[in-house]
Amino acid sequence: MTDTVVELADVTKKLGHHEVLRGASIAVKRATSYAIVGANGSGKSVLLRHLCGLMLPSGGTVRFAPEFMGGGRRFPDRFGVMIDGPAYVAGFSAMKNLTALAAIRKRASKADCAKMLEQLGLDASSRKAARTFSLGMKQKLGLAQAMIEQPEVLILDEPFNALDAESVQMLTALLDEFRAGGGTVVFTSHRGEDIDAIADEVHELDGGALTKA
Ligand SMILES: Nc1ncnc2c1ncn2[C@@H]1O[C@H](COP(=O)(O)OP(=O)(O)OP(=O)(O)O)[C@@H](O)[C@H]1O
Repeated sequence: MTDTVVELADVTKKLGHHEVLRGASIAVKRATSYAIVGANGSGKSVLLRHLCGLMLPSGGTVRFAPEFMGGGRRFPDRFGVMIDGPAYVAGFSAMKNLTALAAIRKRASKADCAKMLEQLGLDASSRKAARTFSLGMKQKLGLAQAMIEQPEVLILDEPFNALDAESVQMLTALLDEFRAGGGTVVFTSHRGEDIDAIADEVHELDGGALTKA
């Protein structure tokens, strides 16, 4: 698995009576960006959950490169994840949300948190509660949470959602820089221009299986 970060082989996933994934295979390589496309409800978020260990397959295999596992881990280390929109503490400010998260593993300082927020266009000194944020601001907070610990792999569900044109450019540049530095990105999008801007490979999910476009 030398340059492979995570590999799904013939994965099936049954949720209720519905077989959402049916023979899905993909080898995600280092320093590469992947767009996962497909119709609403085709299973993109479910696929992303398998790619970061948040869901286990009903059949087939999911293998992570050994350096991300070990130490009795159930989830791979060094993955930054945002799936199904941002999740945050509604009563906390952006800074308090990010510092509370960073305090768990102590991989990022307060200064890192402030820098990350400013980089994404959020005011680190604002005391405004996240519940009052616009959709775009909430999205930026979710992205900051995914990126704050300097992960090696980013798993992002619709990262460009709710972002204005300037913010789309900012995120595109950020993700390009991340990949140029050896990072791996797997993201979903319904917007052709975002896919063209950052995807090295496009994989389409249809009928529960992936086809490289
Ligand atoms: N926890 C769950 N339990 C039961 N069914 C689920 C669960 N999670 C997802 N599903 C079902 O799996 C299917 C795929 O959902 P998923 O959210 O992965 O689609 P998607 O491709 O990301 O859609 P969209 O483009 O609308 O975001 C849907 O039919 C959904 O109802």
